[in-house]
This record gives sequence, structure tokens and C-alpha cells, in this order.
Amino acid sequence: MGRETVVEVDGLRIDYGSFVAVHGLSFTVRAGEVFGLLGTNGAGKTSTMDVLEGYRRPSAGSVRVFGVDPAQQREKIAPRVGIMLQEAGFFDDLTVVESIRAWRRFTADAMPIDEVIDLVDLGKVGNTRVGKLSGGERRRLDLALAVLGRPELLFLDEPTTGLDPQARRRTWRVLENMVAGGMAILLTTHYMEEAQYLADRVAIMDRGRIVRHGSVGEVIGADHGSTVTFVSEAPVPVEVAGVSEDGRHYALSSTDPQADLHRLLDWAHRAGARISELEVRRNSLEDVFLRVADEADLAVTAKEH
Ligand SMILES: Nc1ncnc2c1ncn2[C@@H]1O[C@H](COP(=O)(O)OP(=O)(O)OP(=O)(O)O)[C@@H](O)[C@H]1O
Repeated sequence: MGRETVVEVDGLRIDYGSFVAVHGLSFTVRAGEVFGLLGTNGAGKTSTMDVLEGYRRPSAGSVRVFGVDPAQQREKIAPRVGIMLQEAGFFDDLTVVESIRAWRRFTADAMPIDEVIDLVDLGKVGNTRVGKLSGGERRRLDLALAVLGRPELLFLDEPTTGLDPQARRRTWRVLENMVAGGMAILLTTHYMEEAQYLADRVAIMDRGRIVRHGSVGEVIGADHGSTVTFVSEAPVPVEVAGVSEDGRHYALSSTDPQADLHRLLDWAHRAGARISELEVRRNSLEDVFLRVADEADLAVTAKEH
């Protein structure tokens, strides 16, 4: 409550000729939070980021970053904003320290080199040439350059694409430390685990529109919070556990697992049936995302018929 709004998007529409890529998008990002902009391929995330970064003007609606129009007053907000570019034009022959030193010349009030290297966890490779870095180290160097000017807001477009799980987790920890220091992050990612780990709030987009929006807990909770799975050799009545795909394995979406489990165990007891491999799992953001993508496919199929 009461935290400053750093990004305000209200009714944003983005057209490419006669194609409407983003329809009436609205959301806010507050100081010190991570906001995840998620969505299927072509949903409009990059187009939205382009507008917020001031590279593209909205076709309709309004966008404010620190209270100003980013396309018209880019120089005013630039010192407060960091953008992580994909491979930010390094020379492969420079070392990590030399690259940061070169970049510092273009950055007002830049962090000391040691501080930024520490922040992005590149201490061990300070004297390594950029061309020899691993993919994860290289992405953390991109990150170092984006945060060199101590931005209050960081735009991250798929920061860990192509990294192995260990390198990805290392980047998450680096980002977590930055957020603990008060930075706000607007993140796009295709990794739902990443969004669930890092984001406070998310918006899931599909074909230019937001279809789910809220805190990670709200978005997951609103979508059948849990899944109950089990195996039963005896056929379970549909009203107890829905339909099994293979006649043995059951997966029941549940907003009230206690009541659903009670009904299931009560039936098993009375029928003398054996339930095995019983598991109750809280749904993840990935489950919600897949459901959204399925709904979108269904809507397209329905329209085609
Ligand atoms: N310059 C352009 N001209 C015409 N159409 C474009 C242009 N840029 C993007 N589009 C279209 O607009 C839609 C949204 O694209 P955008 O890149 O914003 O989606 P995205 O959510 O970032 O997708 P992805 O997850 O695949 O990166 C897509 O249908 C894309 O083909």
C-alpha cells in the first residue's frame, strides 16, 4: 500500500497497419515489485515493452513511466530506467572489467566496478575475455550494464532464455538481491517457474489482451487451486472424480481439496475400493498458463467452425 506507481498503462492499443497487436491493455507496476508480463507467442509482450521503453508510440491509450510519456520525454526518465539488452554490443576481446569500465563512461552516477561485479556475481571472471564467457555469465554481464546507473526500474525481456537450470537460478538470486535493494522490475519470460519465483504480480496475455491478472497467488488460486491425482482399479463414479483418461488414473481439478478428498475416500471405503498413488498438488503458474493457452486454442477452433 502507498508505494509509488512507476509504470502506468491505461487502455494501451498498438496497431501494425490494420492488425491490432495489443487491445486496451491496462496495468500498473509499483516501486520495489517484480511484475511479470507473460503470454503465448505473439501475445504482444515485446510490443508493449517497446512502448514502455519509449521506442514506439501507442496507437491509442496512455502509458506513463515515472509519470511521464516515455516516447516524448525519454531523456527525463532515462537515468531512472535500466534496459537489459540481448548481448549489449561487447567486444569479445575486452575483459569483463574492461567492458564495464568502457560502459561506465556513458553512464551518469555509475556504480563502482567492484560493486556492480559483486552484485551480478561475476567476481571470478573479472579478467576473462567476453568471448570466453559462458552463456549465463554473458547474460549477467548484460545485466551489469543495465544496472550500472542504479536504475529504480529495470526492463527485463526474457533474461534467462537459453541458460541451463543452474545458471538460471543464479541469475534469479542476483535479481532477488536487486529487488531487495528496492528496484522495480518489469519482466517478460516464457519460463513460468521463473515468473512464479520472481514475480509479485503477473498479467497473462493472449493475442493482445490480458486474460489473467493479479498476484501470483490470486492467479493460481482463481484457477482451480489444486489437482488431486490417484490410481483406482475399480471405476470411480463421475460425480466423485470426473472421467479417467485410461480407466485407472484420475486427475481432479479442485478448489476445495479437503471436501473432494473426503468424498473420494468415503466412496472408496463404502465400495471397498483401493486408492493408490494419491497426491494433492497445488497448481503452479505453468498449469494456469497451459489452461489459458488451451482456452485460446478452443476459442480459435470455435470461431473457425
Ligand atoms: N513490426 C511489426 N509489424 C507487423 N506486425 C508485428 C510487428 N511486430 C510485431 N508484430 C506482430 O504483433 C504481434 C505481437 O508481437 P510481439 O512481438 O509483441 O509478441 P510477443 O508476445 O513479444 O511474442 P513472443 O513471445 O513470440 O516474443 C505478433 O502477431 C507479431 O507478429
